[in-house]
This record gives sequence, C-alpha cells and structure tokens, in this order.
Amino acid sequence: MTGHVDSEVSPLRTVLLHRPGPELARLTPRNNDSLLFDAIPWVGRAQEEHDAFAAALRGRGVEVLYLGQLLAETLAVPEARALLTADVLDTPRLGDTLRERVAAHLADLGPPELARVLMAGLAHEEVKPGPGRPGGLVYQLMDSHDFVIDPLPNLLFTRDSSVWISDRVAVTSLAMPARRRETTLTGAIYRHHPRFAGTELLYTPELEHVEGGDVLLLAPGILAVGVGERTTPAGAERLARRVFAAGLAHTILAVPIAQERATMHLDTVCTMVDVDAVVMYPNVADTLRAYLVTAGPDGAPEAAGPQPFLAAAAAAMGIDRLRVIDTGLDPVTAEREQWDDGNNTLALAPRLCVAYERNVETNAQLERAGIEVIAISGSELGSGRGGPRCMSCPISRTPLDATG
Ligand SMILES: NC(=O)NCCC[C@H](N)C(=O)O
Repeated sequence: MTGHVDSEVSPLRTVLLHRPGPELARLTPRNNDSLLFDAIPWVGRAQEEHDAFAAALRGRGVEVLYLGQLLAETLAVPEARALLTADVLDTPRLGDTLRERVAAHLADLGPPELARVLMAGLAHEEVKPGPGRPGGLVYQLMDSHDFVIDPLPNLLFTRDSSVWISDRVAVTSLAMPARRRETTLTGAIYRHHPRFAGTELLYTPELEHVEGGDVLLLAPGILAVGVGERTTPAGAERLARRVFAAGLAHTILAVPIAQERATMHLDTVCTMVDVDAVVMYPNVADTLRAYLVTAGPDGAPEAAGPQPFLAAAAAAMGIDRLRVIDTGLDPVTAEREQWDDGNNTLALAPRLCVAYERNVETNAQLERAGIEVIAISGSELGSGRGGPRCMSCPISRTPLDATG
C-alpha cells in the first residue's frame, strides 16, 4: 500500500512537504497579490524555518518526502516528462516561434533542472535566442522580467494540491489561476513515480473545484468539506459522489465558509487536535453550519440541513460533543491569531500538534487543554497565509485502531 490516511489525528507516518526555493524569489511587490502572497518573503530565512519544520517532524519519527525531489525523479520517466513539458508549452501566450524556442530550452535540461523550471518558472531573460534559435515577435515585445512559464510559489502549501482519503489520493482542482498548474505536478508524481505505483486517483484536476485545505477527515468514514472561496458546492458534491462510490466514507459535512481571504479554506478556521477536539476560531464556532451529505438509494449524494457544525460533527462521529479550543482569549487576539494561522495546526497524533510559535495565546490554550504543541517559527513561511497544516500533505497515518 503506498499511502493511507483515515483521520486528521492518527499518528503521522509519511508526509509530503515542499521546501521553498527559487519560486519564492520570483515574488515582487508587483506580482505578490496575484501570486497569493501578502508580503515578499526572505527566501533564505523561509528555507531555514521550513528545514526546522521538517526536522521537528523527523524528530517525531515522521518520514518527510519532498515534492521537488519526487518531481525530479518523476521527470526521469519519459512519459511524465513529455506530459509536463507539453503542458507548459500549451498556452496561446507564447505563439509558435517562442513556443519552439522554449521547447528547445526545456529539451536541453536534465530532470533536476527541468523540475526547477517547472516549479520556479522561466523568465524572458532566461531564454536566450541565438542563431537558428529565434524568439520571434512575442519574445521581442516581452519585458525581460515577464514570465514565459509562471512560477508556483504556493507549492509550499502541499495540503491543497492533493489529499489522501483512505488508500486513494485526490489530485484536486485548484480554484485560483496562480495555483492551477500545481496539480499537473502532483498528478504526474502520483501517476508516474515508482513510489506511488498502483495508487488509484480519487479525483482529478479537470473536475469541479476542490482544494485539500477544505477537506478534514474528522474520523474514519466521516469528512467535513469547506465550501467557500476555493471549494465550490459542485466540487463538494462531486467529491462526495466519488468518495461514496469508492466506499471511502459514509457521511460528509458540507460546511459553508465566508468567501474571504482570511477564511480561504476550512482549515484556516478549524483543525483537529484530538479524536474529539478542534482548535477553532471563536468568531465562527457558533455560527458555522453543516449540510449532512449521505448517499441516496442510487448512490447520488443527498443533503439535509443545515444544522450547527459542531453538533452535526459530534453526532456523525458518535461522540457527545466536539471539544473546542479557542484561538485566543479576546476577539482582537482571536482575529490576529486566526489571520496568522493559529487554527492551522498539523496533528502528529492525538493531543500532539505542530503550530506557529507566534500564536502565543492559542498555543497556551492548547497546552491548557492537554495538547502538546511543537512550536515552529513561521515569520517568512506565513507570508503566503498558511500554517503547518497547509504546508503538509499526510500520505500515511497509522490507523487509530491499530495503535492500541
Ligand atoms: N490550506 C490552506 O489554507 N492553504 C494556504 C494556501 C495559501 C496560498 N497563498 C493561497 O492563497 O492559496
């Protein structure tokens, strides 16, 4: 079995991360908004912070896989290389002459260099036309800093571009144009990397929008799916249909969330830290609603509700109540710490999570509630608006009933 994840808090065995690299160096004050960053990160410090995050995971026995390395290995497979190369060339923006020129440039690259270009993009000034290698009109009219291939700085947030549900992986359908190409990379890795041979894809990028940050595995067979800026109602329905057809879950809570940047995914307001506990933004705890989605007689998803999210989740999970640990004590602190991903914890096991150290109040609340917090710094990493959960895609967790 290549991967298996049955809940948010089962002991984490293998995780997919992306060590940020030259794609972050592409961010400027002119493009950071469209590339979904709120500031210009200091790349070297972001890498140090990320290395510390990875070390903290390894220190707890977690196997860390890196997307960049898997991609380079995947590009050694001719079919994957052909597919990913064709994908970046397939844009009307290039025109025929420049397309041929860029194709020749990419053909000269070995797998690690090509992986780097697919992640960091390619700027006009990095494509050198020459005798017999013209750039053409398009090349001449471009600014030297324009991108011939757009960079993918949000690869850092591996949570969103794929999500494992039981032993299948959903390669998601990302909503924002700046992120769409990410899933061509994750899709190629899962299809062609030998490590994932035999893995069945539960979802593919051409389907309705679903992002991994919206998918919470509340317990085996029970999912919560945020519906908002990134995951559409149609995406939630399609995922439900596929999950039911594959027998991976029997209940899905579809949870509408405000279509705002601060709440772009469900995991920005709520993550699980124990089998019966969440850390949650208090400003939404009482207002969040859920539609209960189950399979009708013909297998098609049927929705009932809405009802209060916390009560619906507890009922679906067969527990009296879902304990709620607040982000901060007062509304202003809560708002600040929610913005800085205080709710976005990564559970390594029940009552053990990774969180940004800056969210002092929230982390103290977690500790008071008996949750051990491994605090990491994220001053640079957080500039893309994502915390430890966003930066990690669990591939394998030990099922809770196997842990004794
Ligand atoms: N699950 C998450 O909340 N991921 C964070 C994604 C941040 C990224 N800059 C984005 O806007 O998509």
